[in-house]
Amino acid sequence: MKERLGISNGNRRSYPILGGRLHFVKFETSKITECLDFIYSKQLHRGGMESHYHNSPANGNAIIKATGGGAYKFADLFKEKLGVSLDKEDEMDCLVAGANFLLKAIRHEAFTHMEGHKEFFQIDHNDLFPYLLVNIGSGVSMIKVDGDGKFQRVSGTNVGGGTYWGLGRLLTKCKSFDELLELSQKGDNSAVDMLVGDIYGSMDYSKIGLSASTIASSFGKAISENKELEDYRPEDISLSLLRMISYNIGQISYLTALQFGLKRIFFGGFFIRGHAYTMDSISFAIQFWSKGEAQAMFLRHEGFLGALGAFLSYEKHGLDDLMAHQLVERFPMGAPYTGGEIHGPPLGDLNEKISWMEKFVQKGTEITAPVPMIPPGTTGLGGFEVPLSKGGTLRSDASSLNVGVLHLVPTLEVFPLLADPKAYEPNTIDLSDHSELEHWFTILSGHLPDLVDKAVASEGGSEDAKRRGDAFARAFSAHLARLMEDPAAYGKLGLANLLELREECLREFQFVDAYRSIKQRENEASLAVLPDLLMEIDCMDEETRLLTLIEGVLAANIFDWGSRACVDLYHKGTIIEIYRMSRNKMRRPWRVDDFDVFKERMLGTGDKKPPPHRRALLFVDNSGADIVLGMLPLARELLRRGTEVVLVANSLPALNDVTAMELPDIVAEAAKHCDILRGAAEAGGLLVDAMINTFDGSKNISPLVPLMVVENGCGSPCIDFRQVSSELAAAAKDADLIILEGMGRALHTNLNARFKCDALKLAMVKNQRLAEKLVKGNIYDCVCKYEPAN
Ligand SMILES: CC(C)(COP(=O)(O)O)[C@@H](O)C(=O)NCCC(=O)O
Ligand SMILES: [Mn+2]
Repeated sequence: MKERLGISNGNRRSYPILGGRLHFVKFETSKITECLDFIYSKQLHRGGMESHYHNSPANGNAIIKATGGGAYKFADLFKEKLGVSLDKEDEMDCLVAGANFLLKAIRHEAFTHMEGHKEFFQIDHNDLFPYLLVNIGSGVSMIKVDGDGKFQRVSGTNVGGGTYWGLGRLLTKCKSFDELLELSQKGDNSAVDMLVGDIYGSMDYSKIGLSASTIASSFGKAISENKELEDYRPEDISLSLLRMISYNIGQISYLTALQFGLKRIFFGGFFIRGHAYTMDSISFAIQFWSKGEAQAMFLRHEGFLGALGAFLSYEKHGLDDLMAHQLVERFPMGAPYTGGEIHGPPLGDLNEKISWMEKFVQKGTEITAPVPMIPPGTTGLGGFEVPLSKGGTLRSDASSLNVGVLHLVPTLEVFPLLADPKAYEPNTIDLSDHSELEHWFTILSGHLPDLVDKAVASEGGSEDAKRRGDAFARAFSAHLARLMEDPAAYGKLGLANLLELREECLREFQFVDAYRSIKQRENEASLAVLPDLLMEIDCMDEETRLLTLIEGVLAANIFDWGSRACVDLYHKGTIIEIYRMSRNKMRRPWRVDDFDVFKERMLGTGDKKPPPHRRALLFVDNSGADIVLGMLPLARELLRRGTEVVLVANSLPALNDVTAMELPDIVAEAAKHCDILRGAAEAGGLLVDAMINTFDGSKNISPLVPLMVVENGCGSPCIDFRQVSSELAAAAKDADLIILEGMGRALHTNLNARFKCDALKLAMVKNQRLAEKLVKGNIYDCVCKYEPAN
């Protein structure tokens, strides 16, 4: 089958990249002992607890790449405590290598932050250079980056994070940098700063474009008042300092960018810490001085540039040309939860994770509970207003950036039939619209108890399964709460991400397939009525048959255990009764109805018979009636017409979706009743033993038209065509028709996607709000959208 699909290792590198995971964890320098304990407890210096090195004696020769001052300062400590040598890499080299890697390989790594609003950007990596990298640590480095390994430190300033923290500590007596930052959120800098209005009697100095609230002189008020340090609020001092330093860095960065003709300025380093106000201040300064010509961009992994660069300096790991489609970011619980910060002890196994989840949610409701949303905007139009005080209502780390675990999956590829991969956006529903997020939040929260029941039952209902189910529910609720609080916390958020997060969270608590028995039951019931359906279909003329088949797909898509309304329906009848009811209700025109155009392409008009498609990729959806009575009969029709069919199914379970692993058995069962399916399945290598009994008497079938199955690389009810399995990418090369079926694949994602070949999108809309929003219709309306190749 691989040969037939044209899968080869032709353009692969000579040594394999095996994949792996990148975790991002941060420790303050002062907590180096905790860092060493963490490394030791997880045996990271010996390849990790899961590694086969686990039982091997301490490896005295282990080398850890490191950069920055700490690589020198702590070299002896690492040797003494862990027996490892630190291999020191140049800091600038590492910063640039880290930034280049992030910007090229991680989707939506960069974002702008204006007036409290984050917007993610996809940087075209062919159009990345040159840019200015501003790394704000204790001091500030400004680096002009022209390419990989090509850079020059062109400027810098000694007024940086260290200045803010040093002065702040002296002036406010704060005990930590984060405390100082938090304080600034409750501050009013006009108590300390001299504003234009203070000089011009509350008036703007409009002639030169300065509003009354513009800071004329940072800390300037302190010179004219007879006050001592104790007379100023620490909050106001902290804010004044933060603005002074952020504006100064922003201004110097802009002038440097101007000097070298650079349009893009990326900021990194641990000064920013995802702190909304800091980012707003820097953005404002850039915007103000460039008159809107230049934009400040921030990086989600801002604090890890050096560490990443150091890691990348290991030779021959093959990561240099890694692309965004090979990296998948996951947000497991118990891994760094917020901004790479460890909450709680390092977790060894699932049991520890569950115990931690139990404690975490008990004690940490303030960490995870949704907090009142504050309207966006921290600086105000002029950028010099008092920020909205977030301190009282929002927990201190709420605005921190979340970085997940990066999974490197070298086999993932961009789907080759995407018409414009750069413009492709899988999500139809944008969850940055808060009312939309609230709606889906309510839906997914509402589904949770039922899902937990199914998941626990799928594991035999044992005590262990109940505990895991409980931990899953807590974990998923915590994710939802976090995202309600800050929808951009995990990067750009679409509905597909939420649905996938739920599946990933189930897997994290070792629920392999929550709907296993439901899927089996529905498959069996549907296979039992398949012969009758095929007989009925075979008595029809070509045109009626095609319509009946499409109707059948739409009707059978009602079996969706992810839809509240549908699940309620299933209590009202057997599978077959519901299937019949659904078919009987099929009335054209459907809400979106391109059937006639599709029919013309398939059957032609008058005497003109168009050639059949060469190969069709059928992206199948649910188990039971959906696959057996809907998609398989449609596949059979295509095969009958001489089109090769590839059934594309999930690699991992998601709700009641059929998986690629399950399909061969279903096809084999169906093939017992059908010569066409049998011959095609044999030709496609799906049936190992030829079946002797045939029932439907279809004749003259070319055994050369194969029916195949490939996995799509996903474990979600949706599909993101930027990251599919290499098998699917290979199968797509000869395909000239794709059929996307179901709400997840054809509506939530890909409704607006354009393909290089003919595309048919078929789904029943099983949610009232979605029906209203997408097709101005009602629940159970159907979509049959046909888009011929240009
Ligand atoms: C998860 C789903 C996309 C799966 O639908 P499918 O792709 O199987 O047609 C869908 O069930 C869904 O959007 N459910 C949530 C909406 C609801 O309960 O109304
Ligand atoms: Mn589904």
